[in-house]
Amino acid sequence: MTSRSTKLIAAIDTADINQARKWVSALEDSVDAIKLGLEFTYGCGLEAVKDLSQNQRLFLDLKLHDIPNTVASGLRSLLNNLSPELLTVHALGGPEMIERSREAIEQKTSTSQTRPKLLAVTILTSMNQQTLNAVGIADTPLDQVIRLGKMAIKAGADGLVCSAHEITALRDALGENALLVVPGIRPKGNQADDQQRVMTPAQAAQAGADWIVVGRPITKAADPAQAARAIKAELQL
Ligand SMILES: O=C(O)c1cc(=O)[nH]c(=O)n1[C@@H]1O[C@H](COP(=O)(O)O)[C@@H](O)[C@H]1O
Repeated sequence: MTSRSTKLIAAIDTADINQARKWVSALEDSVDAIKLGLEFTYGCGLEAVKDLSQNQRLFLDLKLHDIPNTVASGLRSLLNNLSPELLTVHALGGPEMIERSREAIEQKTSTSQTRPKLLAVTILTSMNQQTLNAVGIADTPLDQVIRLGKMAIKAGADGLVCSAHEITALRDALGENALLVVPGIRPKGNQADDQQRVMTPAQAAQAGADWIVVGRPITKAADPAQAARAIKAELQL
């Protein structure tokens, strides 16, 4: 059991601005932050990201993955207009891509601003041993997450996106300071959908997640705010 308090991020995965507004306003008091990702950003644009996150802590999840120069330039363009609290690049881009991302973020953050935290996505929670094998990786998801996690933190990432299954081993390898942001969360009774490495909110909190990310179990619920409150209650157990 850890004394860390685990916070809840709602993934606002829709390309419909009106639907997104409804969810964000319904969830205002029951989640700690919102995540806007590919679907919302491509569907509604960066101005809508800015607009929707005005009164919310923002995790902007665009999972950048390209050559170091392109990712660093992309981040500089992005941060001209937005100041998310958390943002993502893929760890598989390698150490130089992560170093250059960190430099770009630091360059773009003025002294009065809080610097956005750079998260490296390790192995997607939709992947299991079979999918890893299919992309030519023979290691277990756990070993691969630990390898990528150590590399990413050394290269300048503030934290990682991982599944709850890897939290304990990552804490042993990296200590308490690495920020661990954990999707693949399913409260009991919810279907896994396309997620493979799944745990409940309580299990992720007990393992030591800093943040959990929950999408469909909240947004597809009959009462999203109630579903979010139930998850928050589970985090306190
Ligand atoms: O970076 C992420 O947030 C992410 C990484 C990962 O490995 N797995 C993962 O599911 N996510 C995101 O977390 C959210 C999970 O949504 P649900 O499966 O609906 O709870 C989605 O917005 C995914 O894009």
